[in-house]
Amino acid sequence: MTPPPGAVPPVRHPEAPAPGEPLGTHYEHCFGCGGAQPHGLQLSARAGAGVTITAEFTVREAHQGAPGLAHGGVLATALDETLGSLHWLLRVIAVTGRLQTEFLRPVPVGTLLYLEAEVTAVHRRKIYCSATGRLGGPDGPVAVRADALFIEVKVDHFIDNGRPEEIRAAMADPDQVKRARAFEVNP
Ligand SMILES: CCCCCCCC(=O)SCCNC(=O)CCNC(=O)[C@H](O)C(C)(C)COP(=O)(O)OP(=O)(O)OC[C@H]1O[C@@H](n2cnc3c(N)ncnc32)[C@H](O)[C@@H]1OP(=O)(O)O
Repeated sequence: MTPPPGAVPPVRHPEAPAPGEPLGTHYEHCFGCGGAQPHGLQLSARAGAGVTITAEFTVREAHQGAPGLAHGGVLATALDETLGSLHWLLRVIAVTGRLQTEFLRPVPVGTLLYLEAEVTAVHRRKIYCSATGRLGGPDGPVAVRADALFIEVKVDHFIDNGRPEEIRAAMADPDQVKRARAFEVNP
């Protein structure tokens, strides 16, 4: 998870969404951010300054692991989704190669988890990034954090590996923007 010698700082793409701009869902069936997933996280992310993102997700009953508490895997999903959204700012397609999570405090149902993520370094196709999730808002205590390594891929990664039904449906979407977003950022 430590960037190797020769890694460089990330460069924000000149056409990246402006700081404060909501990113919207990249794919409506995404478990992390899609509106068509009733039990999904429905996480909403916004572009930040530089190569940073903020996001919010409210823990619901469907997300429990222990009574009244969020499942750790759901919290890891929230971190993964927020980290994945960073690639909108680099304008590259990338998938999670490694995700190392730390769970510091339990997260009760009903909690708003406020997430912040940043790309720290880039080395060839490898993108190093980290994220934190705070209870209640930007000033709340840190409950979860993650370091991650994303690997840049071509769009063929999804087209070649995704189940044909969903690939066909996404490609047939009459909304050109939705069609592009389904593939240009990882589902
Ligand atoms: C807005 C969007 C939000 C979305 C959030 C959700 C994001 C996700 O969850 S994506 C889904 C989960 N991830 C996946 O399914 C990925 C599955 N893995 C794969 O497809 C492949 O292993 C893949 C593409 C990551 C790498 O394969 P490949 O393209 O052959 O890479 P390869 O040539 O071996 O490696 C490239 C470099 O990355 C490194 N690397 C690759 N995988 C890893 C890994 N897991 N850990 C560490 N390093 C790795 C290699 O060492 C190599 O480094 P170097 O350039 O220094 O030699």
